[in-house]
Amino acid sequence: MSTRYQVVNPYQGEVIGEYGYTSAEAALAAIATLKAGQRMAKAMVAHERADVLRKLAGLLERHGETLARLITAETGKTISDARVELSRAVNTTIASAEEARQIHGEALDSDAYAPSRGRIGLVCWRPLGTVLCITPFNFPLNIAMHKIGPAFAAGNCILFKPGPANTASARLLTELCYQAGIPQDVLQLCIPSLPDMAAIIGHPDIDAINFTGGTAAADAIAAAAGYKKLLLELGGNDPLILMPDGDVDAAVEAAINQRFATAGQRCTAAKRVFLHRDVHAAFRERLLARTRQLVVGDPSLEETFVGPVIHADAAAAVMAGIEQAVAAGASLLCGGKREGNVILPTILDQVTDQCALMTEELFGPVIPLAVFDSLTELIARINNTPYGLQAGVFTQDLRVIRQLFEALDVGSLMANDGPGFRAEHFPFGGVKGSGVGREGVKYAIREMSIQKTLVL
Ligand SMILES: NC(=O)c1ccc[n+]([C@@H]2O[C@H](COP(=O)([O-])OP(=O)(O)OC[C@H]3O[C@@H](n4cnc5c(N)ncnc54)[C@H](O)[C@@H]3O)[C@@H](O)[C@H]2O)c1
Ligand SMILES: O=CCS(=O)(=O)O
Repeated sequence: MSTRYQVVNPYQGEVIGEYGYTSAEAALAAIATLKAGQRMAKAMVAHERADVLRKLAGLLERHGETLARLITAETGKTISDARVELSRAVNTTIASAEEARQIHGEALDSDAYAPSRGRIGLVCWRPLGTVLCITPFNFPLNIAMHKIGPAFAAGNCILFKPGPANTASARLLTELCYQAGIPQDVLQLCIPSLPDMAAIIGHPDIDAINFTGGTAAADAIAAAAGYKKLLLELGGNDPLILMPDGDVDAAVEAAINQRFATAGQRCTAAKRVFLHRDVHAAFRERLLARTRQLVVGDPSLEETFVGPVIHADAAAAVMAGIEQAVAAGASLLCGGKREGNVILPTILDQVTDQCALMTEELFGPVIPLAVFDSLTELIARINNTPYGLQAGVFTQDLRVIRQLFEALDVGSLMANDGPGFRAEHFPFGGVKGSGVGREGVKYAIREMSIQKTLVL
């Protein structure tokens, strides 16, 4: 395997960077540095960690445009979507700063049960040690901060492993972390080649793995990790549901913003749209009209709404999903064409549940429409997927919301919004193949900590 790699702009196709993988020796040296740095990390008290994170938030704001343009160049995310990511990353970092001051446990009374012994149990949160934070291509800043921020807030050391495509933005983020006051002995960046990752994951001085990405990588990580703490944020096949009394225009806007924005490359994208038969035609016509208004193409232009997907293989996979659905009888209402790595926003109608793009995760700007008649039928069809991340339902009927909340295999249900809603401080994560554990700043802090009890 080559020791070097290139980063290619997904839209223009030119090489924007060439780098060397972090060698296995350098990765081991970074792990040793972090092991030694754990003493320094523990010595930083809560208000010091909070102040560093608050300063980092200010640096992210100050360098936001530079970081956004790096993200656009390396991932093809539109500049407007990249700026949204930066504002989200600032929120994540501010929330990490504030939660760093709130890591409190509880005091327990031993005499809650006989015999009386008069002891008090002080349950405290303490850092795990060194956390290997592995991040995906699609949100290189905000997902990195959802790991670095809470891990540092909890008092851990961090080995940060971004995707190779994100080398430039990851290097700048790491430098800003140092400028903010995170010591180099507490945060190290590494980008090894994949064959070297198993030894890093299994290293005894890596205490936990905080991973966001796809199932195949998660399987390999879990196999290499053994009995370590794993926090896995994986794929999604999230539904958007429109009931007969739902707001059609609001549902259309959610579908546009949560499936065509970021070229559909979000774990929480509205990857399946289930329409009650009574509102199918109205939704379809309004979605078509809005889709035809979208600007598609160069992600560096302010007006562009749909840019390219991350690379040619990803584009080919999306086109294969579209072609398979059409071959199975779906109607192609618009799109279905590829120009380089740009997939024209695509709407498919009457898509059968057996199509791959209804049961698996498709990472592209494709909206399959499916019609249902009853809640019982709907629930069974939505749960028929290996994933269970988020769902969104448009209805005014609280009984329907409650019934779906209890019946759907998801981590979160959004009422009158799409599945792509996310607040950085809310618990985030799924069930089944969508992962293990919860991010969302306060929850990630506790996932990357242990409870240590002092009995007095
Ligand atoms: N649940 C979430 O919060 C969330 C958020 C964003 C993306 N995702 C998921 O991530 C996927 C898209 O991102 P991607 O293409 O970057 O995912 P990916 O799994 O290909 O890569 C993710 C990260 O894991 C690394 N990696 C890959 N194979 C590995 C291995 N064997 N050992 C160790 N590390 C390995 C990659 O280098 C990268 O840094 C989609 O499935 C998407 O749903 C989930
Ligand atoms: O890919 C999913 C990340 S987020 O946009 O839902 O936070």
